[in-house]
Amino acid sequence: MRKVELYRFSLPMEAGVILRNQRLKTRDGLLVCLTENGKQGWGEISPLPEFSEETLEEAEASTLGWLHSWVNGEQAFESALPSVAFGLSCALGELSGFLPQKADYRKAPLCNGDPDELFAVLGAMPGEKVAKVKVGLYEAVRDGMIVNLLLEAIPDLKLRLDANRSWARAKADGFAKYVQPQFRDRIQFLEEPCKTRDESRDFSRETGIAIAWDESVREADFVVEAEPGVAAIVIKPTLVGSIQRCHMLIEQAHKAGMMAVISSSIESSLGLTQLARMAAWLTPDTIPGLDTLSLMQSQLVRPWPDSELPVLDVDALEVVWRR
Ligand SMILES: O=C(O)CCC(=O)c1ccccc1C(=O)O
Ligand SMILES: [Mg+2]
Repeated sequence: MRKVELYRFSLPMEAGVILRNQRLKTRDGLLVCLTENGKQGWGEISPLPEFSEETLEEAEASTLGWLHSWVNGEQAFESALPSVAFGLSCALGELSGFLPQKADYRKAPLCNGDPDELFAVLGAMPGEKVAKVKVGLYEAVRDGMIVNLLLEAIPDLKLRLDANRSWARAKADGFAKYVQPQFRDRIQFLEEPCKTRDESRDFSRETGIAIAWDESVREADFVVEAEPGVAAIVIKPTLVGSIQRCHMLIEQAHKAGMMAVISSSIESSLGLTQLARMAAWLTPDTIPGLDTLSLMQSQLVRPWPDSELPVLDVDALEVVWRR
């Protein structure tokens, strides 16, 4: 006997979380719970505004279609919508046990501009020290200075930088010029420095700074291949698709000698803990990019260890469909 429950959630965000062109006031999405043979599997489906191609309404319609088939015991197809494919694969992964319990709760702390905040966090970080700094939001000179400051102050620190395709080549070169040459190999990678892949490749070739693909991974013509200067691919499962699809990309990256970094699309604590489990399983040697819980004012159903945010219980959620 199969049972399904579909819930809708809306979690308040911290003030001032901006995604590309809009302020994100609440993080909205769906939780699905599948039951079979006394076992349960949960999944989160939360398309990210400005990043996902699908809307929440479209995701809900696709999810309902899938749930109808599944609960009637029919062969369940994989949704073409990445957020739906991801959430449903998590629920199935918990039901069948293919998504292991063991999680990697390490996260590369995110720095949005104030290096002082980062010092405290990094001081307390055990083991490998890796942080992620968003660049390209202010002047390239300032970005370069922050990178120098952090790498100089913390000798065992490595940095991941993310420019989100914001620089023209000249601006990117401006940034590189300010980073002291002896620090460049402690930049693990710089995500998508330039507007096009070719410009980013040229940037890496000329500056010796390693780069990573993030936005590119989601483009139709993307193939994982070893290239000089490309150190990593970033995988955001809510934007990429099912666990199986993510697994395939990660294997291709590892075969090509690249890192694969499982990263957040600002999922709730429920989705984030599942990403931490995927990371422990599929990328055990790489710290995942999951430092986004503190952008929210509340957790959802399952807590992240050591987070002090209140946890919203499933009973408080609106039921969309139950069978
Ligand atoms: O990758 C991380 O460490 C955190 C996640 C992150 O930066 C992010 C989260 C949501 C949307 C876009 C991005 C991004 O990589 O720019
Ligand atoms: Mg990025």
